[in-house]
Amino acid sequence: MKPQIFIVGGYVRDLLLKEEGYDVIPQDRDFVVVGATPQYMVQKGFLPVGADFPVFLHPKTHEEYALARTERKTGPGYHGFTFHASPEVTLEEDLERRDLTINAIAMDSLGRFIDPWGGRKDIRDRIFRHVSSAFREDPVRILRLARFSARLPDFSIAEDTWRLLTDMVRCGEADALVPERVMRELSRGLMEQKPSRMIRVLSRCGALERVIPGLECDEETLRCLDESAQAGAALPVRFTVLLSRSGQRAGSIARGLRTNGELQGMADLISRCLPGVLNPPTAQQAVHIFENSDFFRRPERFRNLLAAARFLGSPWGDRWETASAAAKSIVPRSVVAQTADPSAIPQAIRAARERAVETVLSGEPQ
Ligand SMILES: Nc1ccn([C@@H]2O[C@H](COP(=O)(O)OP(=O)(O)OP(=O)(O)O)[C@@H](O)[C@H]2O)c(=O)n1
Ligand SMILES: [Mg+2]
Repeated sequence: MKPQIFIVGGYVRDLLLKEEGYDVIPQDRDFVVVGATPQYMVQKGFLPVGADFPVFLHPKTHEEYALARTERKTGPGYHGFTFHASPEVTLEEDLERRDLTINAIAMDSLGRFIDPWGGRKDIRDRIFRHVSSAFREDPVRILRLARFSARLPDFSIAEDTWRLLTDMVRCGEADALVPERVMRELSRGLMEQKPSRMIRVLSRCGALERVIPGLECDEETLRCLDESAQAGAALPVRFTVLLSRSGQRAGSIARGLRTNGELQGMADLISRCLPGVLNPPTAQQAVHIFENSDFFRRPERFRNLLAAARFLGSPWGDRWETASAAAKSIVPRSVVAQTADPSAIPQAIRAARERAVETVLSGEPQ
């Protein structure tokens, strides 16, 4: 029989969500090919990619085409994967090994849906439900489900799926997650509409303390986090709000997650500078914080910190803004020109900045 091609996964899900009135734009298309061999794909000009799975890139569109496969886990965590791809694997079998029913709907070239696991009904009923016990085979799915919860806050998680999640965590599956994957899903979840939901889902199934050990996060923090999302804040700001209660531990939490330099920089500022920024500025302390956050060379970090402080409810944002503009108005070169002793230069620049901040702050209403 001639091989058949279907669109599966996120694209089909988002298409159906759009029909339900959700404000989503279907993005990347993932294709599954049934009844083909790797040789057939290569013959047709597809480029083989991925050492682990039989995945190919379309010669022109570069979209991903995967051969229908079933997966079996042979060991704990990540590495014990074997897959079985052959022309005999059916579409239904391929859909069965997928994570959620809403992600296990296929669409053929005529736009007809193949939905053996009731994904469309679950979209209508707004339910996240695992397809089969194969969900267990990939712990990343715990994070994905938490992320989808942040993206679709009016969906709820099926009882059976809760039980499965909790059991997976109890069996140590969440411990097998590598920091890079945690961070990838966490960053995506933080950028969704209601990031608090991601944290709540992880917390309720017991995964949170396994994947972000040391995180202190109360109701108030979660509320502020959602506010930052509503306002469209950037990732470093949302990340700072999330870690804001973790104080001294924020830096090591970020290191544990192997974050990029920008997020690590924010996490390091939490213990050093956030408490200061949550209070009204004084000239001396303000300049100290500007220096400490490298504000004069790279203003974004301080800006992000200040934005986070506002979402955390600080009423002092405008005063900090004024203070930072005043400190920035000092031109180091002109201070240098007026200072005879080179070793006195840093102190002279600092003093000039403090005077400038003092002046604007004393002119402002308290
Ligand atoms: N850990 C995973 C990753 C993916 N999939 C399946 O592979 C599809 C495509 O995966 P991917 O593109 O990573 O995610 P999407 O669901 O498409 O969602 P998004 O692209 O929005 O992340 C998913 O829909 C799902 O059917 C899965 O079952 N388990
Ligand atoms: Mg996708």
